[in-house]
Amino acid sequence: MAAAGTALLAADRPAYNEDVVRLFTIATVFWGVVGFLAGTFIAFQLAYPALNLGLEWTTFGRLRPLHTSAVIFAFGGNALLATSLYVVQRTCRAPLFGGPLLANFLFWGYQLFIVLAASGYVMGITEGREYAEPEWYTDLWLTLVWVVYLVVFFGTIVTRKEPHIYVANWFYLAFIVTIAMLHIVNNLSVPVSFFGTKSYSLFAGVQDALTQWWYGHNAVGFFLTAGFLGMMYYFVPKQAERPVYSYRLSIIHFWALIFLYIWAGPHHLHFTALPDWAQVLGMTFSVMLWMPSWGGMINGLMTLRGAWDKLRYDPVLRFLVVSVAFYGMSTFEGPLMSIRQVNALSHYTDWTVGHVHSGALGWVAFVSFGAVYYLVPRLWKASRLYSLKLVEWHFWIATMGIVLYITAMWVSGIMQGLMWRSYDALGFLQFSFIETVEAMHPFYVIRALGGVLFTTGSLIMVYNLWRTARGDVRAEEEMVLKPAIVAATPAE
Ligand code: HEM
Ligand code: HEM
Ligand SMILES: [Cu+2]
Repeated sequence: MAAAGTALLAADRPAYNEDVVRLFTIATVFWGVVGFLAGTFIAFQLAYPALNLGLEWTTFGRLRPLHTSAVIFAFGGNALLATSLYVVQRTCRAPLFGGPLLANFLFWGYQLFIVLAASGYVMGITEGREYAEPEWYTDLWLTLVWVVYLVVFFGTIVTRKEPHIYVANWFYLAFIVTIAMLHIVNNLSVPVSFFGTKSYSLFAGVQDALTQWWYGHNAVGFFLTAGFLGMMYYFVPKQAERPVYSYRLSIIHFWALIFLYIWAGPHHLHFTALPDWAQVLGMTFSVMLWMPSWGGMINGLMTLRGAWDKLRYDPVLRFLVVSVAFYGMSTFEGPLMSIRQVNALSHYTDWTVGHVHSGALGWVAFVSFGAVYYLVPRLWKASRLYSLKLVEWHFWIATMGIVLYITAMWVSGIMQGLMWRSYDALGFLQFSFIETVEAMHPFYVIRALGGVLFTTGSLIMVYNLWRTARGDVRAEEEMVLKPAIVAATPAE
């Protein structure tokens, strides 16, 4: 059946635009390495403050947003663009709407946005809104680029040859539309002058705080979650060669996720000037969010039923499956941390940073690595990846890096929280702030080493992908001869 189906499809396959997908894939890998290097560097800065180098451009305060934007928008964003544009063409059996012109504008426009944002941070140009630091002129440019993205993506869906809209496209579309809305509202601001870079937010006080965390939380929900779930729904079934476990579940958890996420932002503002009822609302929706999140995890993991044996010899599938497991873990931890009594301990501590990176490294980065390993041999028409052994090395080194990172942050975060709230017999605070900072030092060193491992893994990936694109194949009999691997080499 598979052979006949493939032959039929090949006969009337439209001229897909793979050039732009190739460009976005290269950008994903490039910015990934930049972002991981920046993360590792700022991790060392926290352990060894001398690394601030005494220069304003290299202080932690300027390099931190460089890291977060590089990994979220440059690495994650390019990964979402690459995969969404690949997936929408295949599942709609239609070439990209707007042709190569719009697609190329999208690519270069997005890279320009990244460069404008990053260069601004280093020079100290910032709105100071977390995950939305770029100033007004960069925001306007991104708005234009994003509208083009929506036109290209939605236009392709409208002109599809396939009657059904595959569920991955629903997730990608929710990501594109919601990010547009969040970006515009959160960045409403008044520039101080036409030719200056400075602007002031349209909101003030607690309204501004709520707007920022409505944005920040839903950037997690729609950028780092919905978009990557779209990725999961295409690449996990493809690599496992199994249909999605439950299509019905995918639709139900899609709508539940979309509806619930948007209300949960106030969990970032527990114990602040935000009214109590709003905090409790945020907490309640966060706890409910556990269910649709796990709906997605279960659907991803159960797609492997009957194919679990493939995990033994397919390291690419292992990246994808472990990413889904991390997704499950961080979406269990999140609702837990959103409970006010738990948040009273975790808020402002490294526990939050650990939570962030179990989602960011374990879920976002791993599912992207899986997708990139799937895409590169197909996009560069190689018979297979250069080396599965190297994928295996990447997998284990990166996994060790994540484990070091998040366990160090759990210990450090909970210790920090407990030290802040311990009183002596006379009712005085037992520790000064600087004592808590000193106590965190060993864990900062461990976290930085975790970063070194994670980055090393990504460099192994770069080498492997580069050799793959050149068409090289490493002799690895043991792994190549396994039937499932042969079947997983590109047929299209
Ligand atoms: C080599 C890997 C990485 C290392 C060593 C690293 C390190 C760091 C460090 C040291 C911070 C600052 C923490 C603080 O202020 O106390 C940070 C923040 C952050 N990183 Fe990473 N990072 C890495 C990868 C990533 C990736 C892949 C993502 C996202 C896809 C990511 C997303 C973030 C976010 C969102 C924050 C802000 C967290 C918060 O405000 O709570 N990081 N990272
Ligand atoms: C059901 C899902 C989730 C819930 C309910 C949730 C909840 C939370 C809570 C309560 C905090 C701490 C807020 C604070 O004390 O300041 C937090 C922080 C954070 N979470 Fe999650 N989380 C979820 C999933 C995820 C996932 C999957 C990711 C990443 C891919 C993620 C990324 C982040 C980031 C970046 C922050 C730090 C924001 C900041 O302070 O800069 N979360 N989350
Ligand atoms: Cu949140």
